[in-house]
Amino acid sequence: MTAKVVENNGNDVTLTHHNGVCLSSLATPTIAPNISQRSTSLQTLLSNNPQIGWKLTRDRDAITKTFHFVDFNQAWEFMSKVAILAEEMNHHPEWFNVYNRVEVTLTTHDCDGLSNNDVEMATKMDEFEAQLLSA
Ligand SMILES: C[C@H](O)[C@H](O)[C@H]1CNC2=NC(N)=NC(=O)C2=N1
Repeated sequence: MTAKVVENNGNDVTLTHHNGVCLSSLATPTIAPNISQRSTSLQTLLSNNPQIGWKLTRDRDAITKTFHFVDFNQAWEFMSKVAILAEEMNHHPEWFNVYNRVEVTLTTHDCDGLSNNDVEMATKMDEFEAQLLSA
């Protein structure tokens, strides 16, 4: 996504912004948050379907989910897949792992809240989870 920033000398410059679309009303105006898209983008993840299970966090504009795997090895396999994805996307989760449990929080620092990058990463994480648990 790009936001147009006009320099004070009058020349237009285009600010390419982390190629995601901010969904947070907290985002700074220069990156033109697309909050009208917010509910559409989040509705699948936040549905009551227990198979999905993402929730909005209380204290900030973020989503969170706890993944449970068979054992530590599978949890680590999941985290390894996500680590590769994070580097590809240049978008990194906040996470905590103990044995077979991985607690994940996704938000976008550049937006001071959620962006489409979080939606994309959460969706991919759910795909990795399904692949691993059905193996
Ligand atoms: C400098 C680096 O490109 C930026 O900090 C990237 C890296 N990973 C990131 N991850 C997340 N979750 N939010 C960001 O805004 C972000 N920005």
